[in-house]
Amino acid sequence: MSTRIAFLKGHGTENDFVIVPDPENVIDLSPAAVAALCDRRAGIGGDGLLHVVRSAAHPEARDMAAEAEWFMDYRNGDGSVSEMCGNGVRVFARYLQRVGHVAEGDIAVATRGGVKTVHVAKDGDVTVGMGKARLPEGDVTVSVGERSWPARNVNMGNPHAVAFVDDLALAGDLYSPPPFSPPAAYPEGVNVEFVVDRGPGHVAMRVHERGAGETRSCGTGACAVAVAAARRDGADPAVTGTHATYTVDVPGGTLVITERPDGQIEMTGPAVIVAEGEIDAEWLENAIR
Ligand SMILES: N[C@@H](CCC[C@H](N)C(=O)O)C(=O)O
Repeated sequence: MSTRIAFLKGHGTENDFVIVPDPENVIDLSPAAVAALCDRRAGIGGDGLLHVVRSAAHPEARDMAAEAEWFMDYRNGDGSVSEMCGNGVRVFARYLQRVGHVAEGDIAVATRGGVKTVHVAKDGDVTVGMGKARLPEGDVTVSVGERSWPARNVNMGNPHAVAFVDDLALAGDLYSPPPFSPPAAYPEGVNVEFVVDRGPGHVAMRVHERGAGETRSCGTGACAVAVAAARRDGADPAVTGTHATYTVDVPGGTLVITERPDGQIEMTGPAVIVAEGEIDAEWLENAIR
């Protein structure tokens, strides 16, 4: 009988992830293996993969081990690496709490974007402290077909271009990454959010995620949208001295984002584990040949 690799499947506002627990970092998760696992027809299926590793066992996280026992080694569905995943880190914390690796309450999770604190209870929504946004200077444009829009460059650990549009349908089918300019704005590629207003402090978005395509949600994207909307609305907390809260509707649900006057951002939303099982290691080996 061939070796089995444990996995779980989870999602946050329908941004879905294959979860691979590997505390001692012994599983060879090459980009091809990640892409095979995330394949929705021939594999398990997911927008991305959460590789669950002890920080002390991962070269990229050893420095954070004193602060955070667990490292979210995040991979996009195409196998590429990303610095951060806002929905992923909430699902990651849900997993740790569910299997008893951590108690309910505030959990520190190491990510490539630094240590994040996630508040997780037995049931209900999960809140993550996302840290501060960076707003690189310079004009950015994104396009779909013949149409272009100015976009706000917002970095949430990973890169985002946020474009306010009149209608979310204008983003088209989003089968391919929306072109952007200037190329130097995003040397590593970008996640692109298209946003419409729904009311005061309330917006809706669609997203094309780098390394995954159009997804039903993006947590870092929703934070980038809230930050861009607050600047556009004259509600920058650093200027007003008060919190700015935005409800962000995504195709897969709703996220609530609050930015404080000190720039710290919190995101709240659901995080659900839906299944667990075993991967046939022989299938995986064949799939990546
Ligand atoms: N879905 C994520 C973001 C995942 C990474 C992104 N595709 C990138 O390449 O930066 C989220 O919830 O933040």
